[in-house]
Amino acid sequence: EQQEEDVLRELRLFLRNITERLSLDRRFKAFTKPVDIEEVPDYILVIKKPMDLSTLLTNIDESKYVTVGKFMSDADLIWRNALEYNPDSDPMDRHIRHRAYALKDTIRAIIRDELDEEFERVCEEIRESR
Ligand SMILES: CC(=O)c1csc(NC(=O)C2C[NH2+]C2)n1
Repeated sequence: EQQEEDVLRELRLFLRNITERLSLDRRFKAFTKPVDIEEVPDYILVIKKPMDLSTLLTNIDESKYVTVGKFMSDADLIWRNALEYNPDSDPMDRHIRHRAYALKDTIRAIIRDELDEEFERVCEEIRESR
């Protein structure tokens, strides 16, 4: 009912705010757009489910996330994919892995500091009721 739509609207605002802040952080430039298949043709051979910050934003706008947990699963794909695609010891791989770990830690710190656990519980109730 209307109260549920109010909660889901507040969730979208919360998730959009986080995603936009991450997109503005220069450390995460490589994660802002889908990897270009022309430039990196082997990427989708290695990475089964590509994800990036602009796709997260589109998913939010399309009401794909009813809980913060579902958003976190896709957000975690961004840095997990980067670790998987860049495993080597060469400096470029190490560089992008450091940024992947920085993204992981930044997402978790924001959620820990800014997500009200009661709000997430209400979102879980809505998910279970659907
Ligand atoms: C988004 C992402 O994970 C990404 C974009 S380019 C890249 N890696 C390289 O360009 C080479 C360094 N060793 C492969 N990783």
